[in-house]
Amino acid sequence: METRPPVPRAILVGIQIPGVDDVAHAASIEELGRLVKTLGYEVVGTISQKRDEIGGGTVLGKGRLEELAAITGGTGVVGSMATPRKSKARERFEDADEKQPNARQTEPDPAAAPKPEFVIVDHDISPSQARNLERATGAQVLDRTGVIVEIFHRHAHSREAKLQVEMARLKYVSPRLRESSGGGRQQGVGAGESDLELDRRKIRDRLAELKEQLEDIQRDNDQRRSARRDQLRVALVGYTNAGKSSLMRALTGSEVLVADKLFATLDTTVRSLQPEAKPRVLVSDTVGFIKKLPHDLVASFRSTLAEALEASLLLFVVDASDPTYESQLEVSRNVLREIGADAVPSRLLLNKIDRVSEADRAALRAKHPNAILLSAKSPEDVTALRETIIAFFEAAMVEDQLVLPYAKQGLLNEVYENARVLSEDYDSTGRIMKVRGLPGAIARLQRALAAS
Ligand SMILES: Nc1nc2c(ncn2[C@@H]2O[C@H](COP(=O)(O)OP(=O)(O)OP(=O)(O)O)[C@@H](O)[C@H]2O)c(=O)[nH]1
Ligand SMILES: [Mg+2]
Repeated sequence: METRPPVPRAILVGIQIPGVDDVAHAASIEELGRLVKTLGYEVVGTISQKRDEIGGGTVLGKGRLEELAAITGGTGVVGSMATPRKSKARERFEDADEKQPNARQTEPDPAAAPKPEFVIVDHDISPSQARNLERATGAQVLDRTGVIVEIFHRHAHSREAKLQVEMARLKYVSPRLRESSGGGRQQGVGAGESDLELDRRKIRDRLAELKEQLEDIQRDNDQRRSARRDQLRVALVGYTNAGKSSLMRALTGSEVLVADKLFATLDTTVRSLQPEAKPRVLVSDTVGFIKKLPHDLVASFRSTLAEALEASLLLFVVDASDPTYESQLEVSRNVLREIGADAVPSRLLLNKIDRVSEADRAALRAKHPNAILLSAKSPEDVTALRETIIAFFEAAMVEDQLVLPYAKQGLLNEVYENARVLSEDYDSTGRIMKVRGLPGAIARLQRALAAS
């Protein structure tokens, strides 16, 4: 008995517009292929075409569309009034109760030759372009945003990430609901709501509910963050698959997930640097960036990354062995700018250097003189990085004296957590401590000691 559902096959479609060179175009398609594989689909081919814009009713020109339809078994023309097969992906998106995101049942199709059931477009396309493509190809059509939203949906673990992703998903689905139900106004539906209006109202209500729940969580998070405000914090940020979680593991000895797939990490994790520094340094691992990131997901990054935004130092991780690392760097910079993190001091980490030839390393050094070249897999490199982090904080620290009255010994722990105690003395007023720490942390301790 066959119990495993067959792996869905997908064909990729990419348009190369003026200004995008061959290398960038090929890299974008390759990345889409990896995204699609992360969803569990098999990529069986690519149709790519040079065009002036990603426009037109069907994205592709007539000839290429026919070529695509020949592969998928469609008619190649949009004109047919036959209702397209409803997209499984779309059904999943519409399935608001979130039952089984991973279950993937492909229709039993016994007689069929293995034709790709999915057409996946490497750009954001309008709902009507998707519908036209579905009509012409007979396949289910997803665009880049749809793929990314779906991956986020499957990988979200924390309650906050789940709520954010559900929001992004509903916003993605809502306009497509309208179009897929025949487009525009529902004529002749007398009094009362049509199914479509009902669905859209449900979505609106659900969005309002999600927004409220998220605000609650974010208020809690803000409180927790403000309690950590003056701690020594670094955040690993950068393009997806650059090696952030690998560095997190190496720096903190934690067991965060490392995987050779895109968007392995969706939640921010915070752990302390190991062996522990004094005062303790907290390291955050964060969600990765990707090009053409859907806008609603950028918004959700903003809150997931709020943690990182409060770091004193961003470790900006790049996969230096990737031929398109420059554009990955640019995408990451843009997202950071968009979420307001560009003001935080940062160090560029050119990671996976073990995969880079000596000649290319020299070129990287010349191009990025301030960057740190390293491999997350090299213990020496990780030790050196740890020292760089500690040196960064040391440079910002100041020395001061705290007087801890005998009546306030309860604050001792707080002193030890937020500063390094250099020496201790006692006199009639209390415990006198020479300490070293960040100016903000010391000022806060002084205030706590002065308060009655
Ligand atoms: N050769 C080599 N591989 C590395 C290095 N750093 C990470 N990798 C590999 O790159 C892949 C991605 O690593 P992760 O640490 O999961 O990357 P990430 O930046 O956390 O990725 P996302 O969470 O998906 O954004 C894994 O297969 C790692 O083993 C390195 O320095 N050298
Ligand atoms: Mg990760």
